[in-house]
Amino acid sequence: MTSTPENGSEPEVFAAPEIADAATEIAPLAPGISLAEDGDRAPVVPNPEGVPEQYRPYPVSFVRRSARLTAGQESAMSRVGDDYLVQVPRAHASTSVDPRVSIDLPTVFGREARTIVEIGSGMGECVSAAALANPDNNYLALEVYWAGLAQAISLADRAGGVPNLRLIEANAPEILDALPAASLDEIWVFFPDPWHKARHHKRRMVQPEFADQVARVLRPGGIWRLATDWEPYADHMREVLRGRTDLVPVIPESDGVVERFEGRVLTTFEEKGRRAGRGATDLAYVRA
Ligand SMILES: C[S@@+](CC[C@H](N)C(=O)[O-])C[C@H]1O[C@@H](n2cnc3c(N)ncnc32)[C@H](O)[C@@H]1O
Repeated sequence: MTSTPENGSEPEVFAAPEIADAATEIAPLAPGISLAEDGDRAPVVPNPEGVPEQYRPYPVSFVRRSARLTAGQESAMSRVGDDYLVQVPRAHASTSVDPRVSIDLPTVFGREARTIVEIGSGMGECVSAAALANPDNNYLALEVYWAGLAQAISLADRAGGVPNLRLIEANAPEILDALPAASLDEIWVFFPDPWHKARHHKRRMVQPEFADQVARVLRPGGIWRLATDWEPYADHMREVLRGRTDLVPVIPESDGVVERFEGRVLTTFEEKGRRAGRGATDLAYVRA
């Protein structure tokens, strides 16, 4: 048996050549994806199971959940998954991005248009509804939860196809680093995992370094929208952003707080919070 990240077994010394070749095959890069140097490509690994996330020297904002798909998700993924999923070369972990990657969005979408990125799109309810309602915009969803990506694809498929939607299975900050500066019109971060315990706060996605990454990829006038139903996380987000001169509240003197964004549909996640008595805080900042 040939060694794979899934089975973790020792490589077989006398593996049949065609099996060894298949295991080390380097997939061609998807349109719009390029690497800084040619020649020395990392293999593209679409979705290997069981690859630990501990390769990164910093805490990540997620723990990987089961990738078990429903029959409907499985079917949508196998029939039309390739229309939506953008494969990127990995570094180590299955959700990592080779640091040499750069992403050309007009090529990925096949057109120039206002581009909105949703980070942590969950089951894809919000981004697929927005893409359907606004066919003139491009929407890119970044998510590490495979079943969530599959559900987004299933929703798009059931809607008859959503050509202005793309998804990437990856740790979102690594994708931001692969995008050109000033290439996005909006970034959405709705209900990021709150990491309640103080010792886990370092895993919260919204941190000063993440705000730097957002500021780099938003065009001047671009908007960063956030929402959370965990009041201490809303406070934390405002603290991270307070006093920045590159990302300023959309409503001056508001400390970031805005009315509910009308483009943010009620997701199952938010609904569950509502039933538990939690209301959402919406924040919005503009790239100066
Ligand atoms: C609490 S859920 C909210 C989902 C969705 N935004 C909603 O409102 O229903 C947070 C999502 O963020 C995803 N997530 C967390 N950290 C991430 C990261 N670094 N990159 C990509 N997705 C991430 C999780 O997998 C999860 O699906």
